[in-house]
Amino acid sequence: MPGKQLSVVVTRRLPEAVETRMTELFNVTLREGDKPLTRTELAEAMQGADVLVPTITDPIDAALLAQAGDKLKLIANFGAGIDHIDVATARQRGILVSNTPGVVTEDTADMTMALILSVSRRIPEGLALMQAGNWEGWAPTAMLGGRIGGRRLGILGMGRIGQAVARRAKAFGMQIHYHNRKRLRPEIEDELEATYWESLDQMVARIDVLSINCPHTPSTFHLMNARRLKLLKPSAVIVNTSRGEVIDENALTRMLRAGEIAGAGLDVYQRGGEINPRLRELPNCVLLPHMGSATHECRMEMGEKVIINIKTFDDGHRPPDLVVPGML
Ligand SMILES: NC(=O)c1ccc[n+]([C@@H]2O[C@H](COP(=O)([O-])OP(=O)(O)OC[C@H]3O[C@@H](n4cnc5c(N)ncnc54)[C@H](O)[C@@H]3O)[C@@H](O)[C@H]2O)c1
Ligand SMILES: O=C(O)[C@H](O)CO
Repeated sequence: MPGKQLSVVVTRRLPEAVETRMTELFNVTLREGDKPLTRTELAEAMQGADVLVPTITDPIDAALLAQAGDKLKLIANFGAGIDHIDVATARQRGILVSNTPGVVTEDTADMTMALILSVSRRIPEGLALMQAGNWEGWAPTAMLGGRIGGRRLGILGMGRIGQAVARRAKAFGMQIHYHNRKRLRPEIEDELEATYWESLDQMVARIDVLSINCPHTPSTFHLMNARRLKLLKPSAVIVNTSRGEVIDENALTRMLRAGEIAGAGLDVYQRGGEINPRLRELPNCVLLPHMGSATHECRMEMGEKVIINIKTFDDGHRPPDLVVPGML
């Protein structure tokens, strides 16, 4: 089997069935533990492999790519977001990069909707009250949140996940507004009853809930900076299931503390796993540990996509999910 010759290094534990299939197809090195590799370990992995299968916990910058040597030909990322990989430098060095878009869409949109509901209807606060045994029974003015039906949802980044969020939010009676690099085709806009805003500032100033669904790129870094956050109504809620770097986290934290933004639901943070401790203290902030796409089904499908990308490459073709520099 020619594929068996291809050496593949996987940086994290993957679902068992995915690892088994990889073992059948490739000369694969799998992890026994599940801690992220250190930079030195990652450099070693990149030197010894034809194909590297990293995740978001493996920052692959120009310096690391420079040490990779000539063997490495494909970085088949396990994940849709590729902001942890210097794709342009990889390309210059003749290394292809692929990712796993599409299969993450519905689960991440579900989690976005869950965050919109959690923050607006104070679900974690209610749970905490019950778990602490402090509930004193129903009261007309207790635990009041905001109704989401009728509210204006602004989606920043109307791609796969953004559109899936719009479909859900529409079913909940929300009015859909969006800002995107490219305007949607008229038939999709009509189906979603979505209003396009060329100006992000103008959209931000008019909505009740903001959902961040664009990738993290040089052009989206701190797109929601202090100046733009200030345009939000004080009653607005902000939800982020894309990447933490799109929001100025310190400015957001200050404004949440000052009551200048009503609430936030965050699945992702500016420095990956490191969370601003002040965010943890805020009752109007629902924090999740980057679990937007964390379903058994999604992880299997992500694994299948990684395998298809590697196998297609090994068969001499372009991986179906090839990432081209600048395409995001
Ligand atoms: N929380 C999670 O677990 C999780 C899971 C999957 C993906 N993600 C993140 O979600 C992101 C989006 O995923 P997707 O599949 O919807 O991607 P996508 O490429 O389908 O959609 C992204 C959209 O953002 C738009 N965009 C890019 N730059 C922009 C800018 N400067 N201004 C306005 N719009 C801009 C693009 O035009 C595109 O329509 C991923 O890049 C990843 O970082 C997070
Ligand atoms: O982008 C994704 O697919 C998830 O955030 C994990 O990297």
